[in-house]
Amino acid sequence: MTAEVFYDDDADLALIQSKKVAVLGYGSQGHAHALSLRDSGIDVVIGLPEGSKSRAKAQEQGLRVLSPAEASAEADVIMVLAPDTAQRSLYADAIAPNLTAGKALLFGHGLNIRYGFITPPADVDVAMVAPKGPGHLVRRQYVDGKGVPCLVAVEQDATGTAFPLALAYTKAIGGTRAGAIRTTFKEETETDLFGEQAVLCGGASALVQTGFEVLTEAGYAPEIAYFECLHELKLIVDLMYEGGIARMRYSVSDTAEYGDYSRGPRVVDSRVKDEMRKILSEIQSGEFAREWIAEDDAGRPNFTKWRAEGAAHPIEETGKKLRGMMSWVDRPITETA
Ligand SMILES: NC(=O)C1=CN([C@@H]2O[C@H](COP(=O)(O)OP(=O)(O)OC[C@H]3O[C@@H](n4cnc5c(N)ncnc54)[C@H](OP(=O)(O)O)[C@@H]3O)[C@@H](O)[C@H]2O)C=CC1
Ligand SMILES: CC[C@](O)(C(C)=O)C(=O)O
Ligand SMILES: [Mg+2]
Ligand SMILES: [Mg+2]
Repeated sequence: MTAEVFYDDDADLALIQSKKVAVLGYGSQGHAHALSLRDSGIDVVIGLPEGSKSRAKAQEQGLRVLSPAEASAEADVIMVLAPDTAQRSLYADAIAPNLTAGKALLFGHGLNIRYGFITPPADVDVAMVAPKGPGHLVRRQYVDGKGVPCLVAVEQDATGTAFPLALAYTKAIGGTRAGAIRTTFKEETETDLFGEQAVLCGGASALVQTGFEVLTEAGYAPEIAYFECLHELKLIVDLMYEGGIARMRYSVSDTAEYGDYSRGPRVVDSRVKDEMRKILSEIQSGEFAREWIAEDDAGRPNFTKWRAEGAAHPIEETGKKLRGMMSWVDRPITETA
């Protein structure tokens, strides 16, 4: 089935400009949505708990900050951009008591709706605007006059205008400059989790670290291993981004292209593909979501250990030293792009 893709001319900004929007959370996605909504002429208020360290950042950016409950009470449109693991209790404590008929409840990712951790009442719109990129780049692209593609979905259309409203929101954060694809909460949630686990984050990090380990354990210089397995990956992926795998293969040497065809499938072989299928089935059954919520409820013991191990991997120390010599590479991640 061909996807329906919407661009700027398909979206009516006035639909969201006439609403008050509460953005709950001011992290990677929250700051990007809030600042770009404001710059698109929308009345936006931020909802953050007392004591949240994000409060100062939002206020420094000139945004009005209230508690999540106060912001939800004021708003017509409530965008939930707190961590996925915090959304259940945020919804129960702050949003639900203020979710009156006709309001719109929006998400940046479908996990809590897809797996039933949140069940909104039937008289509100429930929709999603999910950028297909990290929040800091969502903001940077908006500021640069570009945009990150977004997935847009409607779970519940109480007003009959949920989709055009979500599309207007997407336009306000730059998404329809690049393309907004209509989907469902189920499809977004399952493909997003699969992508980040098997390819974009899990797969790519493991590939880079393992390549670095093989070269350094064989006695090659860590600096050379870093450039080969991490730094140059961006340059190769840039070519894929611009013109697909075919353009990358056009630009590399025939020697590299032959190595690609003959060796790549030995690295990502049928065992890896079977494991990817297993990962997908854990996502589809809800096993992954239940595991992650339980890990968070238990205080994140594995997450904390794995984060520390990742930060201590030798590739990080080598990279820090080398990036220090390339002022144009270590572009800081900021709230202003
Ligand atoms: N990161 C990304 O680029 C992407 C994220 N998404 C989705 O966007 C959503 C937000 O993720 P992300 O931006 O990564 O989150 P972050 O972890 O970057 O930021 C979370 C923000 O929520 C605040 N927060 C924490 N608890 C609460 C609460 N109870 N009520 C209100 N605010 C709270 C945090 O404040 P404090 O400073 O106090 O911690 C912080 O400002 C998730 O659904 C995620 O799946 C979708 C696409 C990409
Ligand atoms: C790839 C990770 C992501 O899904 C994203 C930036 O799109 C996320 O959840 O952060
Ligand atoms: Mg994603
Ligand atoms: Mg994700």
